[in-house]
Amino acid sequence: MLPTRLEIIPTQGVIPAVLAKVPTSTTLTVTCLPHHGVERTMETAVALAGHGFTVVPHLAARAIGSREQLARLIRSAAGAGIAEIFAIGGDTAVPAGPYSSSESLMREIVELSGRTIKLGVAGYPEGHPSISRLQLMESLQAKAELADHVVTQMCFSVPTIAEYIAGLRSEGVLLPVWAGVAGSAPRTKLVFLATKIGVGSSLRFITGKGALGRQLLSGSRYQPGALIRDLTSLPKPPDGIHLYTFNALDAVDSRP
Ligand SMILES: NC(=O)C1=CN([C@@H]2O[C@H](COP(=O)(O)OP(=O)(O)OC[C@H]3O[C@@H](n4cnc5c(N)ncnc54)[C@H](O)[C@@H]3O)[C@@H](O)[C@H]2O)C=CC1
Ligand SMILES: Nc1nc(=O)c2c([nH]1)NC[C@@H]1CN(c3ccc(C(=O)N[C@@H](CCC(=O)O)C(=O)O)cc3)CN21
Repeated sequence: MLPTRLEIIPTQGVIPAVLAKVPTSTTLTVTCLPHHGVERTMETAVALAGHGFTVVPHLAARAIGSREQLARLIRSAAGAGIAEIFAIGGDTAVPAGPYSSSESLMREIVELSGRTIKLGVAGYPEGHPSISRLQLMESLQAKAELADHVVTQMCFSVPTIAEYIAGLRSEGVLLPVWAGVAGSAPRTKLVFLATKIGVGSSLRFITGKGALGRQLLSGSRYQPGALIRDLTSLPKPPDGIHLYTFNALDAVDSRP
């Protein structure tokens, strides 16, 4: 069985929900959305670390206002025993401060923390709506020396994920890859979110005529079990599963 991490959204009430439903042996990652800001992510991460979870806050480069703010965030993380951060560019249209991409954020984190903090970066098996594949690969190659692993954008296709991992290897990116998988969610919500975050091909995949599309349309709730099983059986499986829970923690099959 592949190691699994759960991504949660720092909404009101998420901490009691996690405490009630998720064992503390689980690694949680806390997303960072433009309308929430980075402070909320870090406060939630610090609180959960205080309850004994291993926590990975996401920091969105474009949402950080200043170097001082970043230094404070890093100090809070270190003070709570947080040893890893997921570095992402972020969906904020205009950068709030000096960091416009995850690479510049990572360079600063390394400078401020002296490489004591592990860093995760995003991977895009189906590309990105506004960044070319070449640019994504070049930026990933530039970040690889600072990163500890790649977490992929959610994807519903096993061959696409397998080809993506093989493609990284052939381009010299040897980092561990965690496959981003949507957790159990109402199909309508997944379609809405996939549109919002720009997972175009995945959206076609889950609404289209393929086997998985039919499977998704056949029930009102998507379940990731079959996808996870098939990823696990690949000749070269991903290093882990990153489950986007959408805070539907009741539906999470909590595995270590
Ligand atoms: N995969 C995930 O979990 C998440 C993805 N995102 C989205 O992914 C974007 C990229 O984030 P990272 O992978 O950290 O990339 P990044 O910040 O490392 O940027 C990759 C490359 O694309 C350029 N770039 C960034 N945003 C662009 C845009 N909107 N239009 C054109 N070029 C752009 C950068 O200058 C860089 O060369 C975010 O800005 C956001 O839209 C946001 C949150 C989570
Ligand atoms: N472009 C992009 N931005 C992201 O923030 C993002 C990605 N891609 N890819 C992977 C994950 C998945 N993400 C998300 C983003 C939003 C919800 C979500 O449920 N949004 C609710 C609002 C939540 C709230 O603010 O209370 C929604 O209804 O949009 C879930 C996962 C974050 N990540």
